[in-house]
Amino acid sequence: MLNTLIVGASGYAGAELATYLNRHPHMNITGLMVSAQSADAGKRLAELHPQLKGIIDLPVLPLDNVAEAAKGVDVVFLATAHAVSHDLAPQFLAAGCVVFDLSGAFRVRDAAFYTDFYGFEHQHPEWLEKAVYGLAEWQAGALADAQLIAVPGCYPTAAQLALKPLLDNNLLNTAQWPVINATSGVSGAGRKASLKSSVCEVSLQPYGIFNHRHHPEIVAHLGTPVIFTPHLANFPRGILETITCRLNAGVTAQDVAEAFHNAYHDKPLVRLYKEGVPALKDVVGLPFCDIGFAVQGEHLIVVATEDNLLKGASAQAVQCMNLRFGFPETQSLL
Ligand SMILES: NC(=O)C1=CN([C@@H]2O[C@H](COP(=O)(O)OP(=O)(O)OC[C@H]3O[C@@H](n4cnc5c(N)ncnc54)[C@H](OP(=O)(O)O)[C@@H]3O)[C@@H](O)[C@H]2O)C=CC1
Ligand SMILES: CC(=O)N[C@@H](CCC(=O)OP(=O)(O)O)C(=O)O
Repeated sequence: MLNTLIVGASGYAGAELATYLNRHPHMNITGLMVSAQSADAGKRLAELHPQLKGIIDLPVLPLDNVAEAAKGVDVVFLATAHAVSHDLAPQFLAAGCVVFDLSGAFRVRDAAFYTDFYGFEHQHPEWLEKAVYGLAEWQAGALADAQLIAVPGCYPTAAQLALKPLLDNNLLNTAQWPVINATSGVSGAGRKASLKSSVCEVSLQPYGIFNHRHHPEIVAHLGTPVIFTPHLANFPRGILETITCRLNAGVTAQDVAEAFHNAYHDKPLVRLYKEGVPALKDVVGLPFCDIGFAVQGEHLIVVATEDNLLKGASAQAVQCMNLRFGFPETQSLL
């Protein structure tokens, strides 16, 4: 059994992590942590997330001493804001824990990226260098001996799963940058109440045009320029990305299907559509990324869907943990 701590356990991603890890046969949850000043400290997780009543009977505790909290702990999941993870991860790593960070604090090996897009100066270049980017389907080898795993962003997960097989097989004419139009439900903004993410206030609107922090994350890891436009919609959870690309001359729908098949036929958490494209409702609450496509001449449209809190966050973190420790890839996820 591995002793595990979830930090940020009362948040949306943290509660999903708790659900998965609570039913994992090799994991023992030793603590559910919130900030030292949290108004929720001492409350039972099931009080905050009533769907967990009768399933998890643990309180959330204030994290006031990291060294103390890390004692006897093998694995830490950080479901905390970027700046919080940036400060906490090195402390848990120094205590010998394996850390899965769901934030963006260690995703891109470029310190300037953090000043430009996250509003803080990165203080831990050595960990930025060592962190393994946990796009699980593509990183099984590197995950095996990683101590710090940077779990990809929600939008970048779907975008990269959709585009990587096409780019790796040289099917795209990259002179026309892939155009990623992505729509997310409001849980993407976290649990803290805010007018900006209230379902009554939100209708459907693009945001972060040309400057969302997930744009450079996608470009850094795909190695090709893209246009990325996120949209916020008034449903609770899920992300749908419609990605428009240009194929190289002579590339057929069959070539596209083969590239996806070869990449994912043995990857249980990516589901490919042989016909048609996926809808959000078929993936919400599940740990999959679903991918479908259509071709007309040299034009390709790929549609990728996922639950932002699951394959876009907690499920991918647990999938990475399973790969890291040699457990079945979908253990506790399906
Ligand atoms: N929501 C999503 O769709 C996705 C989220 N992520 C990332 O996952 C992380 C968590 O996101 P999400 O669950 O939405 O966020 P929430 O806002 O829902 O939850 C944040 C959690 O962190 C706790 N917290 C805040 N400050 C501290 C601190 N200093 N020490 C310990 N705990 C603290 C909060 O509790 P309290 O304030 O009471 O202390 C709460 O439990 C973020 O980095 C986010 O970017 C990644 C992919 C998708
Ligand atoms: C709808 C919404 O607000 N989504 C968030 C992204 C989700 C998230 O938490 O970002 P990471 O994946 O980088 O951790 C945003 O646009 O900032």
